[in-house]
Amino acid sequence: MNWDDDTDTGTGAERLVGAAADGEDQAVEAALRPKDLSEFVGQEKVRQQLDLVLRAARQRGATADHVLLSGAPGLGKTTLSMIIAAEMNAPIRITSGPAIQHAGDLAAILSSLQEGEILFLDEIHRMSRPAEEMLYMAMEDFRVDVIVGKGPGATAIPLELPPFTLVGATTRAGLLPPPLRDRFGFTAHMEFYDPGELQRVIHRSAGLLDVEIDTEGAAEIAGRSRGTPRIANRLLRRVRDYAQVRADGRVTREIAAAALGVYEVDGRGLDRLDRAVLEALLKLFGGGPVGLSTLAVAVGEERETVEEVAEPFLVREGLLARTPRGRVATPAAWTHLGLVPPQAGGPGIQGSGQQGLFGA
Ligand SMILES: Nc1ncnc2c1ncn2[C@@H]1O[C@H](COP(=O)(O)OP(=O)(O)OP(=O)(O)O)[C@@H](O)[C@H]1O
Repeated sequence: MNWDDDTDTGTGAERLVGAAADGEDQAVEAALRPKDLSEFVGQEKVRQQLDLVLRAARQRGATADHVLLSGAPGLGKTTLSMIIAAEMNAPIRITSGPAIQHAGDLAAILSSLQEGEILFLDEIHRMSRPAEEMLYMAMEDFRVDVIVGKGPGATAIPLELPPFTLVGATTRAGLLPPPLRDRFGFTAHMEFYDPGELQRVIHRSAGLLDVEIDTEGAAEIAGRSRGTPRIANRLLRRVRDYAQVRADGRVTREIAAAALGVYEVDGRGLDRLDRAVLEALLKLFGGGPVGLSTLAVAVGEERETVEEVAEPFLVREGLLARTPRGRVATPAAWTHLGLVPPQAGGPGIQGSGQQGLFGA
């Protein structure tokens, strides 16, 4: 599944409900990051499995196996890598696939690692091919061949590396070549969080930010956070501003709903763009099917913006379907916007696609 829904597009990165980190997130996230596994909310399976992997390595006095974390942006991959380092009492080096374009870049990093160090490689699927091939050997044999010179005179100088743990993170596990995937001893797939878990994230962050919030206030924010802790924390900060300026600083359900209403994030976490796409699909095209380009023109956005920024969440929420004949609204989309779907066999452009697919 493509989770890079809003990492590459300008519009996406600026959205209040975008999952990619913006400048403000980066500044405050460090303060909100859980420091150990017991503080890390949700992802029960991943936590249990990782706890076993790390305990066993500690008992053996060895470095932990390489770990691959896959999942959408903002679900806690960077946080988990830091927790792994803390649990192993090891230093951590953080880099990313796009930053390693030449094998030499990787060799420089690997050769300067300390024994037991955690190397966090974010967006590992975006590393260059030669670097990737160097990584295979480094992961398996803790050795790299550094090529010196060019052409027939080039020689490979073997370089021993200290044992280290690679923590790779990717939003696109399917894009990793099998030889790379197979070299990870443990692969964790991070799921979207349920509203109860997000509520716990929000209460925890509110405590750290010194924000007074009641259970219903946290539930209101959680319901609009698209299953993503990063978004939950960002919405909490906007609600805090509103509570401070327009009320007495306490966050209740009413305050949270009013604040997020100002920012056009609706009760299900859809923002202005998501709603514009749905509204066009329902009101102009009777629920579809309609082609992506036509839909994009109707909302005044680029095709890519509709496809990569708005649609992934609408599909995930079961509000929109991509079919060979075009985009189609589901019955839930009509309900969400408070509209009545056209009757079967009724007049107008409404009809066939939606009814054929969903029998509405
Ligand atoms: N399980 C969790 N419990 C509490 N807070 C969490 C949890 N997961 C993530 N967070 C919070 O969400 C924010 C984003 O998390 P993080 O940076 O680890 O996400 P990520 O998956 O690495 O994102 P990206 O793919 O964009 O790098 C952090 O501030 C972190 O504190």
